[in-house]
Amino acid sequence: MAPTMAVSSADPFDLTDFVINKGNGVKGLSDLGIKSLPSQYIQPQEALINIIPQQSIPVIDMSNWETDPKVAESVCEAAQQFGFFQLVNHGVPLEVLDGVKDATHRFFGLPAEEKRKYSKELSSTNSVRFGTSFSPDAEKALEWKDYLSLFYVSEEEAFALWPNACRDEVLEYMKRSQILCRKLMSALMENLNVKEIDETKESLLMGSKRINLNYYPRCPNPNLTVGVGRHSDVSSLTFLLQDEIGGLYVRVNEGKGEEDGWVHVPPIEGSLVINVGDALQILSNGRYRSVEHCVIASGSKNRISIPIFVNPKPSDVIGPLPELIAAGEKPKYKDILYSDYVKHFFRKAHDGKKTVAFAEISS
Ligand SMILES: CC(C)(COP(=O)(O)OP(=O)(O)OC[C@H]1O[C@@H](n2cnc3c(N)ncnc32)[C@H](O)[C@@H]1OP(=O)(O)O)[C@@H](O)C(=O)NCCC(=O)NCCSC(=O)/C=C/c1ccc(O)cc1
Ligand SMILES: O=C(O)CCC(=O)C(=O)O
Ligand SMILES: [Fe+2]
Repeated sequence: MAPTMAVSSADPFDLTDFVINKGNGVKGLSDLGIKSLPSQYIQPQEALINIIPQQSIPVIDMSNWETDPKVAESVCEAAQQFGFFQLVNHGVPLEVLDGVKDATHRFFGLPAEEKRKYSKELSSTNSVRFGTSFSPDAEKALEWKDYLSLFYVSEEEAFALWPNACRDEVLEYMKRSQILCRKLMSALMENLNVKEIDETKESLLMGSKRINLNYYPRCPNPNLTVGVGRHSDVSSLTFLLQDEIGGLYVRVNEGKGEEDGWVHVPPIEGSLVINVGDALQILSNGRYRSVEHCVIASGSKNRISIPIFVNPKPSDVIGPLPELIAAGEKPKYKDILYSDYVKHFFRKAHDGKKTVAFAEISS
């Protein structure tokens, strides 16, 4: 059978079996050289986006973080206005970023049978999961993405369970981004008049971490599908490393009276994209905004991205911080168990910002 014929409607090729069960992923489909998008990936019209070319999200240079308070102010401003910004001169060395990107290519370059060992069905642990799309059982149309998701429990566990092909570089990247994470969280809290990150707040803001290695192979018709559908992250903050291909779009101007649409986040070598997630929106009682974003795959190149999701601990109860309520703010969100929130997110297809309704106090 010629590879280009593999997914024509006339033949018995079982796409779900090939992509999901056999662990070939969309990378396997793309590697077959298919010339048109299989119908399972065709997204409904409303999933496709209106792109605004002139606007962008802020780019913040952190060189003078220690000496110039305006840098921290720009971070807080961006987290309030856009929920998204890019950082340059953030202190995480370029070699570390390049190392984790190389490691990501190495992992996805493994044979399907190797990667499949980390699938939901075969993985010996819930902390390591290789998969494709987002939530294939719940989705009407699949997403053009494969991923490896690693929940960080401890260095020992990572040594024992994470794939050799990427483990060391991923751990190094997580370790080296920690100082940056602390700096940003302290500034964001100070701006809310939360003076100290004590043990409880440390847990709520950064008590657990998950890192995803995302692979978006070249797509035969990128305009009919999505790499990742529109969603907001459930994290407190996300630190996203993207390669030079591009394709991440962020929603701007929602409800602001200006043209509602999506702007591209252009790759900048050595930069990190930071975004506010739902947990920080809830903790800050809506002052910091988790904003919808999505990914369009490339028609000519394979793209990777590597988000670190910095989260509350699964066992934490999240709700508006007591300092904000004590200062007279009316709570917009109820207290909820973070793991319930995350489960709710993973059980449905991507659906924009609807996850947050799970925590809203209805007025
Ligand atoms: C509550 C969790 C998520 C589930 O634990 P569990 O109850 O032991 O159950 P499972 O591990 O079997 O997973 C429950 C469901 O979530 C799904 N899931 C479990 N991790 C995953 C997984 N990384 N990927 C995609 N399905 C998953 C999983 O497939 C399963 O679906 P289902 O069997 O249909 O109910 C637990 O892992 C937990 O508390 N984790 C710590 C907190 C945590 O990971 N927070 C997530 C921050 S991650 C984040 O912001 C992600 C954003 C994101 C944005 C866009 C994306 O495309 C992908 C990710
Ligand atoms: O690939 C990207 O640029 C973004 C991915 C993303 O939004 C996610 O994994 O949550
Ligand atoms: Fe995201």
